[in-house]
Amino acid sequence: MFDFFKQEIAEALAPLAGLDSKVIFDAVENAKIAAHGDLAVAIPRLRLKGNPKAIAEEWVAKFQPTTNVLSCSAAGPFINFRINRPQLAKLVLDEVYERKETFGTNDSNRGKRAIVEFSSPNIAKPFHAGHLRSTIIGNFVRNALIANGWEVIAMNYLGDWGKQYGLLAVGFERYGSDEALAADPIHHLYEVYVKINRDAEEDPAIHDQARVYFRRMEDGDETALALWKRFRDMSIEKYHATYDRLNINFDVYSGESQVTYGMKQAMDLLESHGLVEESEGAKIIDLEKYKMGKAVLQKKDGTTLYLTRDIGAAIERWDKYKFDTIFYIVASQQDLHLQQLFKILQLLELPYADRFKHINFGLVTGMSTRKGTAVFLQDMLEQTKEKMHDVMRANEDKYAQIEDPERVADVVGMSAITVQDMSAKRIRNYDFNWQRMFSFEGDTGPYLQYAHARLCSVERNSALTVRRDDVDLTLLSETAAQDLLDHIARYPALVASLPGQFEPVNVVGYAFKLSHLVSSAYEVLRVNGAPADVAQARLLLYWAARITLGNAMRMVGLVPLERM
Ligand SMILES: NC(=[NH2+])NCCC[C@H](N)C(=O)O
Repeated sequence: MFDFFKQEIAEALAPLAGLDSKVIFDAVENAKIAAHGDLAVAIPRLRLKGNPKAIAEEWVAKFQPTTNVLSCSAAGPFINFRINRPQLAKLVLDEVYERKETFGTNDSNRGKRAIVEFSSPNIAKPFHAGHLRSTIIGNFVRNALIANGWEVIAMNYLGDWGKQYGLLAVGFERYGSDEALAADPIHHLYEVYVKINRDAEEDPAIHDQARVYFRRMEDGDETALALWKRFRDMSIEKYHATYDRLNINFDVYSGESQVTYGMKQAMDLLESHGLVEESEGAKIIDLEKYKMGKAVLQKKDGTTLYLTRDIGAAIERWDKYKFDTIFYIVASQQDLHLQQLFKILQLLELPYADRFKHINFGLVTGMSTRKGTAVFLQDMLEQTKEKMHDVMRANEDKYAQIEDPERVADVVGMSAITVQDMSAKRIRNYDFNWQRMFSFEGDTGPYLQYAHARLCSVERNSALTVRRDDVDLTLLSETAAQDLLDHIARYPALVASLPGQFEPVNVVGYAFKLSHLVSSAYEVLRVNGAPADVAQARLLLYWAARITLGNAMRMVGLVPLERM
């Protein structure tokens, strides 16, 4: 949005500097102190000969004002510029008015395709905090890419294969119940899994049975596979419901079990590149040279491993989707695993090997429930909703006005979890804190929802309707209005900056700042009671803030509420 003004500044300075306007354009930044100007150029950034301070003064003396860049002044090695504020207001508000829900997005990556692999829980094991983070962050990565014009395939890569499924089958013969499975597959399978693991500690022969069972699965034995397939299908169905609740959906449910020819192809390639070594009957790859240790590719009974399946999956994904980039949203505990995977793809000289990216994140601590250590997503969402519902009930008057309190509690609860997760850089560990997460004060999910709902109420409570035609934007002259406009104007640049770092905290931080600016504006910029033309201009400004806040919230996966 500021580009328009930057361009004029660049063109005005180019002849004075004897530089290409492009070089100057890149050096224009936001002025550090608002009282000094709107935009600024730091002369040292241009790397010219001579004294920056003298240059600044010389150029200021020669500068010819334009319709959009009104004046400038030198401050040490800086030149500060004043821009035509009503013109900025017009550009911003026209754009928001025209684009609404798409305001901020761009199509600069049109034609590029990405796969975002995220969530990826393991069937029959708890969906733990790591999976929750992968789900929330992965959904954001997907949205950020789409907002920059990418075509995105959202993929869930289920942990649905491996010796532990042999163990689970053996356990099911002892402890399984079809009824319990149908009623609640995720809890029941976990229960069976825990029991059989306990048994196996006493009786190691169970592990042999499990190995034999898994061997049968790998050999394609129909009976062995039928049971496993039931577990898988029922679990996916349950996951579906939970993801719906989180407002997340996947284009593809793949999984370790779905990898087929890619593994054989990978093993052949590894062999022909001389990368495979024998070690006590197993096949391994030595990556010590790269400080990545040694990795097992095939066990001595011939069965595959997590890593082997990932190599095979990578090859098959390429064959099927021909992506420009693939993002793996996986906890930093698996940094080594992904380094090994990506290194192996390079060593195989696959021409697409540089298209693989790992987006990692830190641990969550303190997230155990009353029942024990394992936290199931479903349970956690229930608990969150109940707690949120309690908080809401505390305010009886307000509570009475909410149409569907259950749903609102659920949505606000999700926002609480999401925002807590995104309150610091991805890589940071954080402590799961129920208290802080639900607070309406401070930078929390409920606060953002409240800010959005309040903006909606400004529109509801005004007798006017939002319009753009014949609105006098010069009436938005107060500092509070200008600060708000500036911040709205920065949203498109924020969106454009997301790919690369993929830090959701940048969007959440933006949304908080926007909410704070709106809240300061309420104190000085009233709509009701102001003269009609002023009220109309302010209403448009609040409306634009509401659209932008909603867009930022959706970017991080929140569902903006109109009332709460
Ligand atoms: N391609 C991958 N390895 N993705 C990550 C899968 C995560 C794995 N299912 C786990 O829970 O640990």
